[in-house]
Amino acid sequence: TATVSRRSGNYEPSVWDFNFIQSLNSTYTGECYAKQASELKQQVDGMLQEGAMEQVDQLELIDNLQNLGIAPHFQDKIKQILESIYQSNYGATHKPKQMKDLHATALEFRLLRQHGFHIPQEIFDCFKNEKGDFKASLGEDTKGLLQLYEASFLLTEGESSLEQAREFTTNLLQENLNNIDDDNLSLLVHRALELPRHCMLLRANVRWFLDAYGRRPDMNPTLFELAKLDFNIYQANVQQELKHISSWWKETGLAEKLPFSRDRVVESYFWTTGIEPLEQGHERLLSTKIIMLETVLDDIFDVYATPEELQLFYDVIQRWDLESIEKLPIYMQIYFVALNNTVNEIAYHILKQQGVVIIPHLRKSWMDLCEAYMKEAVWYNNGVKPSLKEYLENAWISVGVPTFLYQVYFLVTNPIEKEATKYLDEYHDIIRWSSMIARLADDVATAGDELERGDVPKSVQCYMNETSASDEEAREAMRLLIWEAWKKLNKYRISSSCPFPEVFIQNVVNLARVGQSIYQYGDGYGYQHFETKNKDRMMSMLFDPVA
Ligand SMILES: CC1(C)[C@@H]2CC[C@@]1(C)[C@@H](OP(=O)([O-])OP(=O)([O-])[O-])C2
Ligand SMILES: [Mg+2]
Ligand SMILES: [Mg+2]
Ligand SMILES: [Mg+2]
Repeated sequence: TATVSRRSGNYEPSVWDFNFIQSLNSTYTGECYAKQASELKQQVDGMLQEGAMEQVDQLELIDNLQNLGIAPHFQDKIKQILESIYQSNYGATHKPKQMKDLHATALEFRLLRQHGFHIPQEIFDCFKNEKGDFKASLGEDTKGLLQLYEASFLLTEGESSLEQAREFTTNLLQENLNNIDDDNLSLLVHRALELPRHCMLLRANVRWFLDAYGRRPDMNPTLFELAKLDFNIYQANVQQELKHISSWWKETGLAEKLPFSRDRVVESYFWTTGIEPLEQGHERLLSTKIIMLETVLDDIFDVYATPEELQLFYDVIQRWDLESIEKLPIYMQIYFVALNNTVNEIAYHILKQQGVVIIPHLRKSWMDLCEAYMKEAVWYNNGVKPSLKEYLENAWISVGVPTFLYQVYFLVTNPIEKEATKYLDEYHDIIRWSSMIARLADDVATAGDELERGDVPKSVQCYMNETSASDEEAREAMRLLIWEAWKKLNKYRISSSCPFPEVFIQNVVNLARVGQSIYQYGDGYGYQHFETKNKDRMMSMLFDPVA
């Protein structure tokens, strides 16, 4: 047969191979550390009890617990405290309190909204002058400006005052960036301007916050000890999970049989580090398998398969026809059986746990993904340049996040609510906007390499084709679209009209944060060798214990 010309993604073998992962070990799996941690938790629990604390001190403590990654241990207390603050400041019997301190007001606004309380943007009006602009004098209060900046990213559509706050604080913080005398504050401002707290994946930043917290003069030693210990115990657990995933991956033989695809165990696992609750390790393993199978499928469609092979493959998958796979090339046969195995494994896990059969749902989520992948492949093979609108309508699905979140719903929701599956099947807006954020972040980071090797025009290129924008201007335009998508996503955080349980909503919002985090420093997924910042963060998050 004539040799078929195939593209290549030039993906290098992983820097963290099977032997490296299997060799990981941490002393923090020991019982003594768990015991030490529970003693420290008791003490921190006591700190949350004290009614004597000023509201702002309670909020600061909650903010620190969250940033240090240990808030999940105190979930109920935190909810109680926020509930009582909400009631006393916004409830039916609230006493109108003219709180003048910007830092405290913005911190309260952000934490309450983040936990689903709808706090009106008007609480910031007292910081504006008669013309309705934020007072210039706020420029001296960098600490307050930073909090207002962070709070402004919880805005929803139409909240122009928060939009105004975001522009006001971004400009002032950028201007003052190099003359903030407090080193810790300066570090926090630099970090926040890179990616606001609301949009970053907490787990990927705990290590950074730990180091920053340890340098603070007002650092609480008990909190710091617990946070460091908890981080190391979390890391020890992560390493066990990585070993399981790495063994499964080796056993599938997909990296060996389909060597053109990305072999990225650690990065795929990173996509699932936003999955909560933390204890659901088995669900995180199953979720990582979904990401790894999506990656191989993406490379089959984007890089390796010929149009003829794709047509055969697409037909088999749309019918999920295991009887007719012989007509596929062997690499597709191997992939499809591996995919079917994982679909059945996930379905079996839910059947055992809840007595519900979800195989048709899971298959549908993969069929939808192949539909979106096929559309891009047809565009590419026919030299079609879609409009930005046409491209994005398909690309929020082809980024693989709806297929992923669809299955995460079943993995984290118990009991599964029957009527919710209807909203899942339609990919409810909350899934759409989270996926859109991941897609836009992915394109800004990966489109350059993809276009070089040959791929469908991505959002950046579609925008350039439609306007006279430069590459950089197009990327900036995509970043603005990300903020627009966040406004839509934020709305569901504080509205009761969302038909999903809180635990799933939290996972959906976290996935958008994963998307922004993994692509924060370029393509943190495909090209490990060049994106050292990403690699360093993975190492400090997953492999290097904190002293
Ligand atoms: C898990 C994923 C989000 C999905 C499969 C691998 C990804 C990291 C991403 O990879 P990419 O090749 O950039 O996707 P696309 O641009 O071809 O859609 C798409
Ligand atoms: Mg791709
Ligand atoms: Mg693709
Ligand atoms: Mg991409």
